[in-house]
Amino acid sequence: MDNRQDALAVALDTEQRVVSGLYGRLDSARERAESALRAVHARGGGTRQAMVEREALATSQARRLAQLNGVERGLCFGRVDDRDGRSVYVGRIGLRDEEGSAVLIDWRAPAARAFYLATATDPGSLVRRRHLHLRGRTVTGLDDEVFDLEGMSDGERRTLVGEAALLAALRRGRTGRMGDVVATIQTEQDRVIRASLQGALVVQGGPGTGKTVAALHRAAYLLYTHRDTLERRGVLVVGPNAMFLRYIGQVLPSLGETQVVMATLGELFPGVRATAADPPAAAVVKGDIRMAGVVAAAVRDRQRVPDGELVVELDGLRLRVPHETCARHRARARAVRLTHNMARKLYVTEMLKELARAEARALEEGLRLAEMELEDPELAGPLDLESDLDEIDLAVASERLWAQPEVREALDALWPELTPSRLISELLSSPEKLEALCPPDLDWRALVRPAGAAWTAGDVPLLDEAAELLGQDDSAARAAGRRAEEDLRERHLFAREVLQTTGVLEEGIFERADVLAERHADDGSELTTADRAARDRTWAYGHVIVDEAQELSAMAWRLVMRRVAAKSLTVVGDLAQTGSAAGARSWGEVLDPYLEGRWREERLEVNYRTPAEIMEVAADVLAAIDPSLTPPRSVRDGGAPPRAVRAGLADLPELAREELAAIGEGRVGVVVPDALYGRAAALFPGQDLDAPVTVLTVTRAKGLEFDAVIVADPAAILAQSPNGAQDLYVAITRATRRLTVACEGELPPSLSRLTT
Ligand SMILES: Nc1ncnc2c1ncn2[C@@H]1O[C@H](COP(=O)(O)OP(=O)(O)OP(=O)(O)O)[C@@H](O)[C@H]1O
Repeated sequence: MDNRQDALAVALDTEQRVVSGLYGRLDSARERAESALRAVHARGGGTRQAMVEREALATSQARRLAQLNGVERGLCFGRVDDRDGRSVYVGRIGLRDEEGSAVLIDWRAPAARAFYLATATDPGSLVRRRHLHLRGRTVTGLDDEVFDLEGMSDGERRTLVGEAALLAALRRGRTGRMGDVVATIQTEQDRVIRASLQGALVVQGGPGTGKTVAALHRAAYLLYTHRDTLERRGVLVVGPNAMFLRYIGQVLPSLGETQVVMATLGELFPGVRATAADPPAAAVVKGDIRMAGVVAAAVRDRQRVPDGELVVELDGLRLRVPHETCARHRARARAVRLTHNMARKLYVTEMLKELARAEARALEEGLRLAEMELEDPELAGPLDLESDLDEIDLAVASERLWAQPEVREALDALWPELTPSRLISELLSSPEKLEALCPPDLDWRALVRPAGAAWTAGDVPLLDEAAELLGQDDSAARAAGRRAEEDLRERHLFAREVLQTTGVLEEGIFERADVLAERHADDGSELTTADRAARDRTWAYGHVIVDEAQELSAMAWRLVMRRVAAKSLTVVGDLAQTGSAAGARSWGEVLDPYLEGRWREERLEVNYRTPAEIMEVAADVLAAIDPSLTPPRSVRDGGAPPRAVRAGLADLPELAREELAAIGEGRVGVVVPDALYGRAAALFPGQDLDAPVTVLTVTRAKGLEFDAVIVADPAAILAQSPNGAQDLYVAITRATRRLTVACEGELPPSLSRLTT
């Protein structure tokens, strides 16, 4: 063994001892959490309230355990040494020794920042940054970046080995799930991750520049740094499709965060699951900001005045309310500016009084007729039942009338109680309504669909808009809310006591008593902030992250903005990858209506995914979209040259086999035009993200990556939508190592760099 290997073995040995010590601390923290959990369970008996509290605390403890278990892999990944000879270890969470001194610094803590910020030209006070590679709990390798060689001893210099940690991370085969990059966050990404919670941050960057990983690490960072605010209000991550959410689903748990709501736009209206897709023409119209006006008009359209007088036949009586009276009550109910369903209460109350008066008039009329028939002098004399009615009579009569189905039916026809789904589905299935309510230059025909059609993601902003305007009669809920507040105060005291007696509070681990106390519903089922937020349409999150944000329509932005408290959001996307015809062309265009220029932009310009050879092809496609756009710079090169092959649908399985053999370990993605998807997927049974081969449309491939990508029939991808060129750009930038374009005919001009 030469000197150098000797020194390395010593260094490995030293780090192993440190790392073993850290895992020892992790084990102790777990044991403490487990025993706290047992203590909670042991607090038997008590009232129902006490049981509910126990349940809440037990779930919180279980969550703490899940956090501790989530950080098992790669617990510690870095170390920095400064000029004063101090070393700090950086890891997924912070740990202390028995004396309370920090032995591992959480990567999100200010003290860890130097690990990410130091560069060769600006090392700050650091002399060395070291990456530790672990397999299980064993240190298997070290990578050093030395900023001040002079400041190191000879022995230390001899341990400077290994390839750059970043490249090592990038060379790994894809697993079908996104991994975290906490060990190798780059300086430009660190700026994004640690940006202030306040305001709106746009992260614009080309494919593979780490926008998604940076956004997810930002979620973890913000939760760590602003736990008080965010634990209560929650963080929402909006992704483009369910496949994407599954793909990124592991990142936050691996960083110890389990409390983030992840949803597609189609899932943001509780109670509705949008499963269908809109044709591009319908997507464009539904996403048009003028649809807000159409929905408002559709609501007003349901507040009617009868053509003539209102006539209700009741027990042989004809109750008549004049047209003008109906019009006056509608105008009054509209003037109060309440939501439709709340204003309905007012309208119905007034109209019931009118019907009571009408009933009195009808009775009077009947009596007068009877009198004439009987010619009974006893009954003679002036009768004025209507003006004899006082407020109490009116109230009693109103109540009686409201119980009559004929009355309800008549008033429902004039001002019905509406749900958002009823309003929108009736609107979209009625060409007459659409034509009447849409502005003349909005292509309403694109919207028409059969009644009962499945919901699409484009419907969700319309439903949300409708819910805002319709509102709910929430008086009962508000009374319950006042009772719940009282309850909460009591629970708060109880929770604090429980936290203190179990010692959790001292450990300062996670919960605050008030957060814990708030955490369950009155029905006794324990709900986390994430659970409560996900089921409440009006929930305002503490922070919202929108990934692939270029895909959101103007209407979708209205919905997102309603979900963000104080407009604290991170918008992540690439305008060159906009696939939806209703998507964004500029960030200002979509954000300024809400933020009036109060947003800032960070650009990510280094591509960590796609090798330079493939990016050269992508650059041609990008130039065809807009010659002024420049693709991101690839960190890697030297990959297999991208190729084109003459191949049709039937050849795809063979091609996929070739690619699998070429990459060894890893995944192959086959990206096909929408029209080919069904037939192509049938050629690869059982394919999913974790399968060796996955077949996808471009929409589903958004944000994902594969070791090898086969793009089938590029001409059809170009032709399938007005944004076909953007789709092709997305498709060919999914590869981390190999790209094959399969086509039977001519290659599109933008791919002419490829040779067949
Ligand atoms: N600092 C880093 N260290 C290691 N890997 C990284 C780093 N930054 C990004 N990567 C890797 O680069 C790949 C691309 O990252 P990501 O998917 O976040 O890019 P993106 O900008 O969202 O791309 P797209 O616009 O195509 O969706 C991922 O595999 C990610 O893990």
